[in-house]
Amino acid sequence: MAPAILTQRPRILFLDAYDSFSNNIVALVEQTVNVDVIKIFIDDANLSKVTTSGDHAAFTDYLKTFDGVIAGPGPGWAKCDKDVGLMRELWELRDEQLLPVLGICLGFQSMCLAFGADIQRLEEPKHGIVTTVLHKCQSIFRGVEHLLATQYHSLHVKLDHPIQTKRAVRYPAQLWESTDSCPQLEPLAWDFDSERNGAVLMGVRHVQKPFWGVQFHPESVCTNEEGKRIIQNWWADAQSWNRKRIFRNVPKHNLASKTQSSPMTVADFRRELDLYTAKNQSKHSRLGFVENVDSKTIAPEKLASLIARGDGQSLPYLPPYIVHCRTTGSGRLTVADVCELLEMPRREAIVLESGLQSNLLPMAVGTGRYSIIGVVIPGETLRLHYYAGIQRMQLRDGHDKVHTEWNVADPWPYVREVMKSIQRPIPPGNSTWAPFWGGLMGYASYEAGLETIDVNGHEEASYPDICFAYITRTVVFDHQIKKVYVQSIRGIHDKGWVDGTLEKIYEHAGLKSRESTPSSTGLAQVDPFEAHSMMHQYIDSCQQSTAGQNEYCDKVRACQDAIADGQSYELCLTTRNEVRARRPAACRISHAEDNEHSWNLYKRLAGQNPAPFSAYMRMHNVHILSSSPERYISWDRSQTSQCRPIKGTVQKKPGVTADIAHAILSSSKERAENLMIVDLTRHQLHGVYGSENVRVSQLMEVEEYETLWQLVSVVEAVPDGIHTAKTAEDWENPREYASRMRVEKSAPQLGFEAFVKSLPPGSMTGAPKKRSCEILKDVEDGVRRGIYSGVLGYLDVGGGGDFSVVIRTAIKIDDDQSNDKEDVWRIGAGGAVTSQSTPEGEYEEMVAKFGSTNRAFMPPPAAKPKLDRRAIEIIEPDDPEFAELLASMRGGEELTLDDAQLMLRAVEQELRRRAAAGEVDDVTEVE
Ligand SMILES: C=C(O[C@@H]1C=C(C(=O)O)C=C[C@H]1O)C(=O)O
Ligand SMILES: NC(=O)CC[C@H](N)C(=O)O
Repeated sequence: MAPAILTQRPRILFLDAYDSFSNNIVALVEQTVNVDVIKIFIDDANLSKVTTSGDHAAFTDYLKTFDGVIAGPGPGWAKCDKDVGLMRELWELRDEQLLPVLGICLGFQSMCLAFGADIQRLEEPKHGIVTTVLHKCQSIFRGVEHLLATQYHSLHVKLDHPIQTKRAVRYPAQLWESTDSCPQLEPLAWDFDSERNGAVLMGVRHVQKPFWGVQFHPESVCTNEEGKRIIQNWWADAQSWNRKRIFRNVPKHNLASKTQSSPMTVADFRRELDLYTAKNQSKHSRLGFVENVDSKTIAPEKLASLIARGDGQSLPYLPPYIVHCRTTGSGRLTVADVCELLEMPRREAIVLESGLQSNLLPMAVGTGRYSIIGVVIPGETLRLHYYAGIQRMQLRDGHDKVHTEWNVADPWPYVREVMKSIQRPIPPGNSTWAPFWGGLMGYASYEAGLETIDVNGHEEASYPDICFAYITRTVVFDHQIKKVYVQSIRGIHDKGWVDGTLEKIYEHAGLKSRESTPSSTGLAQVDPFEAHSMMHQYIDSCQQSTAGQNEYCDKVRACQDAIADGQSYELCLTTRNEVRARRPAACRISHAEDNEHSWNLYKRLAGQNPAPFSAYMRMHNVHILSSSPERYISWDRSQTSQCRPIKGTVQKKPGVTADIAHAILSSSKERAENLMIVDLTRHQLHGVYGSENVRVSQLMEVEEYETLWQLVSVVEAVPDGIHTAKTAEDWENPREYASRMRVEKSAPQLGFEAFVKSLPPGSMTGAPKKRSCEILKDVEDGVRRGIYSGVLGYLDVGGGGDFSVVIRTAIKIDDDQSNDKEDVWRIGAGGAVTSQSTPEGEYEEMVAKFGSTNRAFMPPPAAKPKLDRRAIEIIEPDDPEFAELLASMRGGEELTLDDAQLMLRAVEQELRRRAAAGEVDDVTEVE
């Protein structure tokens, strides 16, 4: 507990222009100087009110409660009132109202504009680029040494300085002289990094007023330590100005609702601010209701109770008990084996799978250790749906029938309340370290995410935008120690199921271990005998359609135009590709067949493109086959969070060696792309975990996947006082925080808050997030991204959670199928566009990402096809060419794809002939 503070700490107001780095600045300031920072948006409804005489009285009154202001960065132009909002008022304060201001980037540009400068486009925008800043060693730069600072700007300040107009000065000291057009602005720093941009102004101070500003971003993770010194200097100068001022007639610190005797902590202010924001957002009330709710509206608590305790009729009574769990070795059993053993493929199912190497070991430490099978119990498993746009929420019973539906402005308070009511802070009676005991499993779409940042107006979708199932029975694989947990949160009452399932798994594992060669998934090597199957014909019928190159390149250019105009720093452009296939007759008549077919497609995908966040989900009208490499966010039961944003992609192709891939991914283009998302992710975690508790534990490391190399960073957030993971292994290792004490003491639901507040995933939007999403909506012609670009995973009753970013994923929606003879699989793909991108390069990258998923819809690659020995034995080929091939195959030699196909056709014919002649019962007998 912090000791009581007798006097209140100084307060700094942060004006947030809807940037995605704001909380990093707040964190930097709170870490560097002894102040509390209070953040408001530049268009705060109450403070933006203007009196009849044109005064911003509410704002100027509010300012009196502060000791300084930071005008932050943001998208757009200082010339545009909407982009800077209240910032503009700062520069017009009367002398007696003045207070010290630091402008950063947009805030700096706004200040310079107010005092005579012009704002213009840079020739070459700089986003996520680290440059050396030349400075005067004076004012806020005093004592600053070699300053390396991250730039995020497309626009810059023109003072009409000789170095800007003539690209030269007469003598060095002239660099620091004011110009005729801006006599009050004294240059403090310049950047000469780019030949094309010439000298770019990086810092100024106002010669009379307490205003300072910098163009670069002192808070970026890649700005060196000197960034801190600038903040210290500014605050020292601000305080000394405050001390000298003679006016200042209004007592400050009257904002808080707390009594003076209890000091306010940072957390208090955050809460205060949250309440304040909630009050001001008329549409989003605390409970999330819209004004015209329908009569069936229910409170979050009521929903939570229905889910946990049922209704005595169609909803079962299922309060979570202590987790009941038994374990056994997994041996060579695969996740697919267990799913099939539990007869899941023909029904609804949710499986989160860590792709494995061929030796069945995890592909990656830190992300690939566990796989989770959520058992959907027919007739019983409850589901929660939310439809964005129409903002409708539904509780569905085990038969997928709507039990209750109601309108909400914000679905997340409901999910939060449900998790609260089913939460079991008490660890299981018999030890299970599995990261998931039971709880909600499912997804949230991109559009559901957009609503959390007030980007609205989506067309209604035929599938739920949020879909969670309440999972009470699970099988969890720990691939590292080859162990399976069979768990039920229905406690000892469910002993029968746990015992029975364990028994089945145990027996099957025994069987499997007596079989031969291990293989990481059921179909890692595609069985050529698919040739006879429904699958073969299906794959043969697949027709791929991707965005046209010209059209896509035009969209890349549109993104780059928006970036050049200062509206965004980076935009993750995506497009919707499709695979159409003839729907097998069996799937038309039987849902079970159709489900199983999706499952088989998933096995192909998981086998061909193993990924740490593979997932199969078959719920309601949704079929999801995912091979995502990217973690959105996970948090353990002590609420330590981890995000693993990916940005930077190199396709594997002939001539691109690992060295070349590393070289490309070390280029400034790829690193800039990644850096922006790292800073964005830090911002989001800072907003929930507070200033002291976020760190980047891995900055831009290259990870190798089946078809691509990716640049991956890791950002972690830790609640106060919890020990942190130090290595990747550490992250997924069972630690002492599963103990009763630890769990009960930890901050409740911090991870969940970070999960909701970081939607939609920043790596799918770009930065600044809100403006970028608005631009992307336009550029992507308002087409819904849907589940692609959303997140998929679980919320655990023990308090943890883990979600992937839904990419490299094929999605089929039953009701969307144009006719019942055709399946339409949508495979979204895209990539981050920056000012350094080339349209053709971006197109190639999109196609490569699409290709990694599309492999599941393509005939098997030419790699070493093998024939089932039984098949070879029943064939007596009379075709000499075939005989020769067969002989060569028996000798163990490799076959080309053409050879193999030729052979397979011959085998197929032979089998047909035999079936027709009654020599075998049925073609499938030998499959
Ligand atoms: C947009 C996609 O991927 C995203 C974009 C990436 C990039 O720009 O390098 C990398 C991973 C994802 O965050 C996709 O796979 O469709
Ligand atoms: N980071 C910022 O504040 C950017 C400011 C402005 N939109 C620019 O691009 O120059």
